Amino acid sequence: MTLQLDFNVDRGSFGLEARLSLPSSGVTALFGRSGSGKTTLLRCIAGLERHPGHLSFQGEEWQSSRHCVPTHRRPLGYVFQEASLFPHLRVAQNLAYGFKRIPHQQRRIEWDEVVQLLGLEHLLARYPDEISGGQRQRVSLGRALLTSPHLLLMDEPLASLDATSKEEILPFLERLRDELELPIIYVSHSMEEVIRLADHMVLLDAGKVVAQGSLQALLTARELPFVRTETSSTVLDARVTNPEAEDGLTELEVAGQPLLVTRHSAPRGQQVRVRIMARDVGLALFPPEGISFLNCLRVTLLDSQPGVVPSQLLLRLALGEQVMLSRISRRSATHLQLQPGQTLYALIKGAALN
Ligand SMILES: Nc1ncnc2c1ncn2[C@@H]1O[C@H](COP(=O)(O)OP(=O)(O)OP(=O)(O)O)[C@@H](O)[C@H]1O
Repeated sequence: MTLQLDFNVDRGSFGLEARLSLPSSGVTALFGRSGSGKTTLLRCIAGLERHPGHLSFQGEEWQSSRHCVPTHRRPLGYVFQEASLFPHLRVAQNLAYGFKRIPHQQRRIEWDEVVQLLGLEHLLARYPDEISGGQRQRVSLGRALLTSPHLLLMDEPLASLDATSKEEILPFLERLRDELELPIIYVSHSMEEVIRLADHMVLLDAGKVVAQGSLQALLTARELPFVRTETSSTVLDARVTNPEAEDGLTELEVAGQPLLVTRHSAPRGQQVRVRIMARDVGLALFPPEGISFLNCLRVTLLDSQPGVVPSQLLLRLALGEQVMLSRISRRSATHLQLQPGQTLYALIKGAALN
């Protein structure tokens, strides 16, 4: 565990109690509704707010009852909701702002790497008011990365962008996650973003940590609200076995079984994540023939619980070590006489997966 924290914030009407050990790699999402304390926790980690507590990062103490390392001495990058670029400086000069202050021997990320990773080549000579909101946010991210942080904190970096700009920037964030060995703490109240980006999740509610763990574990946990939403889904870890399968498909492997999805750009052998919506998963007692579903995965029924509406059930299915969800009608479950422990065949449309 890389980041150990224990904070107690008392603002009278709002209190935050957080004791966490966060992992040393990947993206950890701080998720929760508005006012649950996500930004407060992030600011405590950055040292932008001082509250009683303890914080250490990779064995180095950043805050204790005796001392507090000031923000500018913590090796972290911070990306805010709104890009805060210097309006009178060109993009290249904005990027150079932090970069120049980091001595050569301490640089972990090089200029060209950041410019290429974030697709900034053609923007370098422009001023901030000559580029779009999404592009400005990419420059902010580039500027944070060029300070060679050991930890990147992002506070709803897409919140001020429209849907098109969000879609434009998300692939860059995915590349950042996949290509840099940099732990990221990502604040969001958008489940779509969390599902695209996060490996781990901390769920906050009214200043309390309700749950924490891998994204898949939290999305499929019986006791958490995620399984009972219209868009309940899971994210499976898969590996590309044939990037260019016939008919414009890509073949993946999940728990030793093939899974066909819409054509993916990832190369053979790469680990990828596949989101499967509970409502897209049907069930059969035997592998069926003569149907249009491309995917038929052998699974074991773990348990069932009431769905979002009385006519439906939400089932949890084991696929090797992973768990996926299926939402079916109560009538189908009765008809199939489903029992925990039973082997079933999960039917998923290839067209539903990308
Ligand atoms: N500087 C401040 N002084 C007093 N109260 C504050 C301050 N900043 C935030 N709060 C309050 O603390 C609580 C937690 O705020 P915080 O911004 O951490 O929540 P959040 O989960 O990040 O919300 P959002 O998703 O809306 O950004 C809220 O009730 C908020 O009104």
